[in-house]
Amino acid sequence: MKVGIIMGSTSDLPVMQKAIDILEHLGIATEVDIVSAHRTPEKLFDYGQNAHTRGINVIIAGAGGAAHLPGMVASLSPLPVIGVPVKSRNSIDGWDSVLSILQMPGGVPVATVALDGAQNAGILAAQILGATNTEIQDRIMTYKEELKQKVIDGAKSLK
Ligand SMILES: Nc1c(C(=O)O)ncn1[C@@H]1O[C@H](COP(=O)(O)O)[C@@H](O)[C@H]1O
Repeated sequence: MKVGIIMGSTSDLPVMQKAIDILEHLGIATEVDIVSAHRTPEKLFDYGQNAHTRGINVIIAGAGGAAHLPGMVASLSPLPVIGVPVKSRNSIDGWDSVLSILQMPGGVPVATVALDGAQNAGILAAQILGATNTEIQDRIMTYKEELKQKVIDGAKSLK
């Protein structure tokens, strides 16, 4: 089982690294690449049409500004696509990225996470894989326990 992580530019990597890190923490293999609907359209078509034939089960696509990448990949691929709106340098407070990923036309869904929400995109991808894999599901339960423990420990430190 593998998660494909793509982004429109290397400048998105500091944000998208959070998806890579959490999936590594959960023991899930990733394949990371730079693909741009605008700048490398042929590569986008190849990626969208073939990712599922290479053992990829879920795609996480991050992009900023006029973020067409997640939607275009979703239009070409039978795999679930999770979109990460990236607040890139020239963005209009990130709203441009959010709306261009969120507001997909009917029939072509992209599961959109929060602005720069790459960590949640990684967790959601793991949960999709976990729906049919109890080993991955167990790791997600452990992760949730870790989250709970951090809150409990934080509250104890106030006393
Ligand atoms: N939104 C897209 C797409 C696309 O959607 O195909 N390709 C690049 N980009 C975005 O342009 C921003 C600026 O890119 P540069 O930093 O390379 O100028 C990045 O956030 C990238 O995701």
